[in-house]
Amino acid sequence: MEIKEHSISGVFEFTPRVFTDARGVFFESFSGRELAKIGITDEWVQDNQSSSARGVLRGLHFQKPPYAQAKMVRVAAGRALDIIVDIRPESATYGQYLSVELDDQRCNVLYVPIGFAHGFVALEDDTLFLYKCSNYYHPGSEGGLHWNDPTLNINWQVTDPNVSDKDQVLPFFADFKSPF
Ligand SMILES: Cc1cn([C@H]2C[C@H](O)[C@@H](COP(=O)(O)OP(=O)(O)O[C@H]3O[C@@H](C)C(=O)[C@@H](O)[C@H]3O)O2)c(=O)[nH]c1=O
Repeated sequence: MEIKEHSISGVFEFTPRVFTDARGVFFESFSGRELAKIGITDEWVQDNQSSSARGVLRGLHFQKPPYAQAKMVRVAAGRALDIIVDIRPESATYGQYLSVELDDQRCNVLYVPIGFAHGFVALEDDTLFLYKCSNYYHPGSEGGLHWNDPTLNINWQVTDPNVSDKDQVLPFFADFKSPF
């Protein structure tokens, strides 16, 4: 498993060794041992799965403390552009975003620590997005940022994405007070 630390502190990308043989493909999609080697010891309590058509954009979401979630995100089928925004007020990269393409060929996994808003856009039809969360869903603690925020200025690489009504009314960064 290859482990890469990204330019925003605490963010890691894992690329597993993918074994292909006459039957198909095998890889380890999660290894607590590999995470522990770099000091990641979150307890993963919930797995989520969504399927999206090309151009569907979900985000930017987070849960507020004490229900905040770290996430391990990956794509099991298709391709997605994953976006995370650093909303840790004490961070040197507060307000900056990182984009990472996730796909079903490299099978790469992004570790998103607590203190980030998270979203993605599906780059192919039937993109199957899987993620582990370190805390349970708590609807009353949901927070978010507008995907098309002028300050964040995110390059989503897709024109006219398909965004839910709920996500279209998320707040803008200029009016945002981080709960972290
Ligand atoms: C997130 C979530 C939603 N739901 C329900 C609520 C709602 O009726 C339905 C769809 O929810 P949403 O529209 O919020 O789904 P979605 O927009 O896919 O939300 C997800 O977006 C990505 C970017 C994330 O990072 C996730 O943490 C999560 O916020 O599923 C759960 O039951 N459990 C959950 O953990």
